[in-house]
Amino acid sequence: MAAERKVVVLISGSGTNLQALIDAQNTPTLPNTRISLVFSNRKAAYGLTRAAQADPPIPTAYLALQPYLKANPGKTRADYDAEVARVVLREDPDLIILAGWMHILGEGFLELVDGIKPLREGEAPRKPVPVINLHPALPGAFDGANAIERAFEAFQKGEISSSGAMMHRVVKDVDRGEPLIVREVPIIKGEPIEAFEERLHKVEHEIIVQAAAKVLDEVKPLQT
Ligand SMILES: Nc1nc2c(c(=O)[nH]1)N[C@@H](CN(C=O)c1ccc(C(=O)N[C@@H](CCC(=O)O)C(=O)O)cc1)CN2
Ligand SMILES: NCC(=O)N[C@@H]1O[C@H](COP(=O)([O-])[O-])[C@@H](O)[C@H]1O
Repeated sequence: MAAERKVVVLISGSGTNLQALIDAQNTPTLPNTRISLVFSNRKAAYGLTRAAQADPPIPTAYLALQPYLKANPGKTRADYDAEVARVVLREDPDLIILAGWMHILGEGFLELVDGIKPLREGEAPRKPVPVINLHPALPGAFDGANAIERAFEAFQKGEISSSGAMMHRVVKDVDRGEPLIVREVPIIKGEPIEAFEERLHKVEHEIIVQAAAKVLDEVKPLQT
């Protein structure tokens, strides 16, 4: 029996991309794969409900930056990022997916997840855990937040003829990691942004599963 592949998903919102991953678990598109934790930095994120309502239910965790800093005077954003990494790494995941996770992760997170920094003194060296992110734009086009709205506005100004979505590896520089899957999504003259968004989200739900399968097959291929 092939070893199960474990995934941790980080969210901040509605979780429709998380839902696509939940639905794909142990299907031909994402075989022998289980989401072992959904982590949110927003208490009201509906994605937490999606995880709780999954069958079987998926454990969840919540930790937001500002409440963390208030509860831990003297701690920094880097300490918060390290705490997020510790909670995530406790799952011993094969893959970490940012699915609408709206917090820029600094070295505090990346050094632990990459295995550069030990979780505890004397720890044996750990292999890096791949981190991938869903971004609703084409490589190098609209890095950062609000990419959908910015792309739509650029189209209205005649600056672009289409946009798209991508899955990419996560590095320190936001949205600058190696693209894994890139899909162009046309914008139709005169359409409302909602119509464009609907087409784009459909593509997102496909590429997030495809990218998860691609990276999991790199790190923990299914034994034939
Ligand atoms: N080190 C990295 N961290 C993150 C990446 C990345 O590529 N490298 N991707 C982002 C996801 N993202 C775009 O795809 C993105 C999300 C949020 C922001 C942002 O400006 N966040 C602000 C807070 C905004 C808010 O709380 O609403 C911030 O973190 O201060 C930019 C890009 C996820 N992380
Ligand atoms: N820069 C990151 C970013 O903008 N991510 C975007 O957040 C949404 C999450 O939707 P969901 O919560 O329904 O999955 C998605 O559209 C995703 O591209």
